[in-house]
Amino acid sequence: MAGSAGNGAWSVPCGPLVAGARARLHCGARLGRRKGSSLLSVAGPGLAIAVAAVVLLATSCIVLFLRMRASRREADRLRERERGFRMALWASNQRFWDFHVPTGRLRYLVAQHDQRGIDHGLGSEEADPAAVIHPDDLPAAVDRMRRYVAGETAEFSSEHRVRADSPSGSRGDWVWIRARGRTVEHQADGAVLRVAGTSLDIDRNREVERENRIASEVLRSMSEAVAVLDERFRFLSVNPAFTRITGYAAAEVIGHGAEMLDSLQHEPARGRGMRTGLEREGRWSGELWQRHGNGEEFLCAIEAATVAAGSAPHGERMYVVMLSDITLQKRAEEELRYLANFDSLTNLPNRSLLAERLSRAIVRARREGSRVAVLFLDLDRFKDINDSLGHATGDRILRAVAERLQQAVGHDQTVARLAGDEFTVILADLAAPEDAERVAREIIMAFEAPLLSQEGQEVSVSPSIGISVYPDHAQVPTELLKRADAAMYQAKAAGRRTYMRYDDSMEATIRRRATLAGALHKALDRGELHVVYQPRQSLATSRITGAEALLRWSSPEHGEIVPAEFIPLAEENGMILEIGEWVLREACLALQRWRQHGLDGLTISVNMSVLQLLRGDFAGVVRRVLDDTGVPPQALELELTESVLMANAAQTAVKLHAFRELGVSLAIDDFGTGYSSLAYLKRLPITTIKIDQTFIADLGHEPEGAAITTTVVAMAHGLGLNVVAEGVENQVQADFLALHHCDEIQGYWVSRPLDAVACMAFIRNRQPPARSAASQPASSP
Ligand SMILES: Nc1nc2c(ncn2[C@@H]2O[C@@H]3COP(=O)(O)O[C@H]4[C@@H](O)[C@H](n5cnc6c(=O)[nH]c(N)nc65)O[C@@H]4COP(=O)(O)O[C@H]3[C@H]2O)c(=O)[nH]1
Repeated sequence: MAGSAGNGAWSVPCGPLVAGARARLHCGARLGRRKGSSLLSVAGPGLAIAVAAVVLLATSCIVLFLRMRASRREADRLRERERGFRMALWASNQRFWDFHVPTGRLRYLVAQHDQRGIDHGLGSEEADPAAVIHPDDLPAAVDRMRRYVAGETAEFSSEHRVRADSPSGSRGDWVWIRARGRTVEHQADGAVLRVAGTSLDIDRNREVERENRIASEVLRSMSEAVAVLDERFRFLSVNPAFTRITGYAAAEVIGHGAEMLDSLQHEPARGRGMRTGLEREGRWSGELWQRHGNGEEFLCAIEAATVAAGSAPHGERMYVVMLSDITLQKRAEEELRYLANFDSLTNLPNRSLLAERLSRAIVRARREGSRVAVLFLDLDRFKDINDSLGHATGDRILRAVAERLQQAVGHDQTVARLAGDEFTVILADLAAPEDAERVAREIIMAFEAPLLSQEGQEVSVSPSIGISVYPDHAQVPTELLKRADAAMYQAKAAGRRTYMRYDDSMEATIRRRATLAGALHKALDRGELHVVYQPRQSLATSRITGAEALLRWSSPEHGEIVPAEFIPLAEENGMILEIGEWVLREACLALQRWRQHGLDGLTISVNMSVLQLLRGDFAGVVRRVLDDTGVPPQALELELTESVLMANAAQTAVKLHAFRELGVSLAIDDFGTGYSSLAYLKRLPITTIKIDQTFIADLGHEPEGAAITTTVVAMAHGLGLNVVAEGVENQVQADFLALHHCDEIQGYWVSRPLDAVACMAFIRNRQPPARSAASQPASSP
């Protein structure tokens, strides 16, 4: 065991050397004596004695001289050897030690210097291993020596800490050494007497080794792939993450060129860009697609740097490349970008991307002096479709609408979905505003063919379109959108399935809508609402069969407001539920009063909004109102617009059956404007069909109106349904309807809507009928 701390003398290696020199000197002396005895044998006794004495003296002097010279030379040689030995020890940074097994003493061989620094050769110093070896390392070191002495190991070898040369030295109190040794002397019984060897200060090495170990541990545990490349971009080494990320084991890549990972997605020049960057700048970073061992491509963020030539083992240039797989991260980023910019239902741009594209189109139009049109589309009655068919079908329809819209305007124009059933089209680089109207017409035509929903059900939707144009109507995207929206509302008010170009008067309309929506909230409490009744007449008997309850709003601030204006507002804000119940109760109370005045056999019809049908328990409300007012259920008819009832027969039928079970009749209002077929109606518990007044208005002018009317009457009768014609305004229409066996008529020709008292008077006046209906004009206009 050894250390660098001790000072002391060492005798083991010099002994044999000194002994050898002495042996040679003795041998020289013996030779001299043999030469002297041959001279004495040839001289006389006196002379001979004198000569002999002289010779002896001379010989002695020579011998002495020779001895001294030999001894001096031997000493020089020894000094030289010792110096060489010391030099060798110094050069190898090793210390020599000698361990005496029986005593457990340790001796060090060290260079000796006096106070003036003069070198006095090698010396030895004895030490107690327990005093020089670090207490933590001592047991292991002792054990290693024990195992060596016992013959369990071929060599003694140990790494441990020993006291440093200088306790106050900057390297601290302890230094790491690596000691190696072998047996140099055995005892008589063959047991090991002495073990000697060298110790090497590895404190610095150990630090470097530790750093290397940490560095390689860091490399091993890194989640990024790290590869070291040689000057020709061939792999020298890779870490485990490299294998994980690229799918290549170290053995598969080492010695191969880095281009084996090059993706087919990039031009070769892109890969070369990294190399050029590295060669020129010493570092490169960027993103590259790489090819995985399994052939799949993955996106990598790459950081590469040149290792300074001095740091490389043989002075050649090397590169360290760090790759992280960012495919998922990129995908997530793209998804986020997609979510931020696109509508996930239709895959169309959303409001934010629309605003961005519109801004860009405006900037370009300003530069080029062209126009940009914004088409704001809203699907007619889509809310009803959605509510009646269910949201899943509604979503499918919206997807189909998106596709058809994009097809109609072409893929080079932006079609966006803003919300619900609101779509927007940007028509960039327009030469004239009329071009926008042409596109709007094409869109409306494109929706003439029904959309096919997934269940194979045909559903028709139509858009109402508002148009605004830059720079004619507004300069900025938000204003353009607002104005196109205003124009769209006007298109709806104008009867739907049409388009309108913005004009300044529309602003006033929008403001009025907002004002009315606010006022409507208070209208019921303030008693501004009232119900009027429009009588219905049988064509066969001319009797008044009943009346339809129609809501009116007389606002002190806004005057008379027609239902077409405020009912949609009430539906939008949900007030229709409260208002509808109030109308129902008013109508039933009116009918009950008429009945109390002897007018029997009458039916009162009340309009029911889709919200009332689908939300809450309207059947329960109806039952309560009937109970409260005493009106028999068969005297009540609920009218639903055709769009409410369309398509999803099963869902709607369940709801409607609840009313039929109460004994209440159900009528389809505005029949012919919607999407249903008569055959489909078979599935619904309907009792009456009301032909829309637009077809009645056509009677006498348009053959289409007559054809539709007669067909509807015939088919409805085939289904056992009662048919009422709405909006009958003249005798021609009444005659036509009578001729074609329509059951009842309603319209100005019979009577305008009247208040409850006037209506009762009207009915009483008309009962019992005196003449045939076809020749009886309306008594009140
Ligand atoms: N040109 C013309 N029009 C005629 C003629 N005869 C009647 N009308 C009008 O036609 C509409 C018939 O009502 P509707 O189809 O149920 O259509 C109604 C109905 O859908 C809705 N509505 C009215 N009151 C209520 C209500 O209490 N609840 C709900 N949910 N909707 C209502 O408002 C719509 C419009 O109602 P009104 O403005 O009262 O308009 C009424 C009526 O005044 C005629 O000979 N010629």
